[in-house]
Amino acid sequence: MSEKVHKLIILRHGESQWNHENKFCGWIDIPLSTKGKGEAANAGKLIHANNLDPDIIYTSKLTRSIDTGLIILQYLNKLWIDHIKTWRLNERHYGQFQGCDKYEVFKSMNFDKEKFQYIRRDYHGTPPLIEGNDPSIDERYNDIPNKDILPKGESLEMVMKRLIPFFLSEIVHHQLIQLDKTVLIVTHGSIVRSLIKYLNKVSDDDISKINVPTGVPLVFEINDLGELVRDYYYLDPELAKKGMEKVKNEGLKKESGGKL
Ligand SMILES: O=C(O)[C@@H](CO)OP(=O)(O)O
Repeated sequence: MSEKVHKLIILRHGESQWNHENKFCGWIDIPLSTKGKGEAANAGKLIHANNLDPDIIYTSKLTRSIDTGLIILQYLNKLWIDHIKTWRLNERHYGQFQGCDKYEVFKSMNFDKEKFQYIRRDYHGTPPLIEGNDPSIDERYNDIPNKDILPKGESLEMVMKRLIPFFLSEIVHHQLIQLDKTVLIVTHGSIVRSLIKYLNKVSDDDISKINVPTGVPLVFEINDLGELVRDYYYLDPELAKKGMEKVKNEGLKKESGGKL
């Protein structure tokens, strides 16, 4: 008997205004840029062209992920499907770097590329934590009784601790396997990296080389045991490759990005 294959479609939101301006974003709620909205529509087109048909959508609590999801659903004519928003799919909290220009941070590290990329991409790299009041924690998190569980700055390792148990029980075992739903997750770069690391068993060292483009859906095919049955794939590999290169080099040059 052939094994059942469950499809999980996942993508990083379209370009945000601060991706465009080259600033660390994290949990700050920055909207999509004009280009980002176009990328979201293109993601809808790719999902449709590949005959993928999501039954439920998960996004983070941040507008850039929610908006990307809604643009995709609008394209698919499926705005009516269930939509779950959770902080567990939020971007990595960038601590005191949130709102800072990436090049200025690089400069403050005396242009030490290794140090800068360590914070951005190493599994253990942690930004300086926020001390005291965190302006990125607002009323959208009021439903969380114990605010102490919310981060003040995270490494990828910390992101995986708050993400993977939720991902496995709620998304993989409940939605994909038990209910046999096709799930669409619209989220952020560090969350996509975490899921690639977990499902593809990428080592702590190798994950630093993986960058995620904005707005290009990738697909995980998963069996009833929650394991990958084939390597994950981007729906537009060429576009993904270009996007990865761009993300990898962010902050290393002074960009001319600015208001749209
Ligand atoms: O600013 C951020 O929150 C992230 C993603 O946009 O940046 P980086 O890719 O440098 O980790």
